[in-house]
Amino acid sequence: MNAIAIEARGLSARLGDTEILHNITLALPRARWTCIVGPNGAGKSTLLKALAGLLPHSGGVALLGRPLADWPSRQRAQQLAWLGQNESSGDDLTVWDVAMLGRLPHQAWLSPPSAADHAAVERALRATQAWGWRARSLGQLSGGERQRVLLARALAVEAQVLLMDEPLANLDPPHQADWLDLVQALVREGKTVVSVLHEIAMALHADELVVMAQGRITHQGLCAEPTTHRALEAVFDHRIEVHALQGQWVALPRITSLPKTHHAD
Ligand SMILES: Nc1ncnc2c1ncn2[C@@H]1O[C@H](COP(=O)(O)OP(=O)(O)OP(=O)(O)O)[C@@H](O)[C@H]1O
Repeated sequence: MNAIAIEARGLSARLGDTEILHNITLALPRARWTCIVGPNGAGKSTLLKALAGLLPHSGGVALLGRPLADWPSRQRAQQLAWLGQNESSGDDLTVWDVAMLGRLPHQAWLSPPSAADHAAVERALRATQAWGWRARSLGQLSGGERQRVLLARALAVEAQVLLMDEPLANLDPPHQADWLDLVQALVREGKTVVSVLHEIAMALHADELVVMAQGRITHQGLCAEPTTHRALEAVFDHRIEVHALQGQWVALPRITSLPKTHHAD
């Protein structure tokens, strides 16, 4: 089995007249969670879209050892699930129907959903605790509730590789922790997760970090490695510091003039 889920070689991509990604080469390991981090405008979302084949690019991208362009589109959609940033999805659709959209790559043209499709949608809605809303329309949900339904849609695909752009947007801390548990369970099942995250402390729970700045990768490494922590601090202009706390890594903002009353001691 190929140990690499997604590989990019000499990947460049433009938005309008501007080249945003410059000659990126990287290999994302299979059955691992990799997090892409970096400052605003670094090109993280653009990279994720290019890896998903959603953006024209030069250079090569391979999914599970096979060039993206060589995949029949339906098979590719079965293997690669996508959760985008600020996605619009029909507000009039019910939560159930939105999650069922994730099953489209598995359904024959115009044929009704199978028992397997129903089971996958139920599993996904239960996993994101959205099952109780299945009869409500998407437009009636709050931002965080909506995000959990869109996550369920991505999970319902039951793909080998999941790409998620800011999946924690609008989620409260308990649901962020649930998302973490969910991703770790997916990885234990052998699935590959690649996410763009702004929440650095959450990102440090991943297996590997890809650190980006100005359309390039400045570092790729294990989350537990000191070199990864230093790369992270550097890319954010040393305005954060990574520390170990109770068996986790945390990223604290570096504030030079902390008022005395705010000191924990
Ligand atoms: N249509 C466009 N034409 C030209 N440049 C664009 C276009 N859309 C986005 N950009 C620029 O591309 C760069 C990369 O954007 P991208 O969304 O990939 O960054 P990001 O790292 O995901 O940022 P953020 O953390 O703010 O979400 C940014 O500098 C952005 O201004």
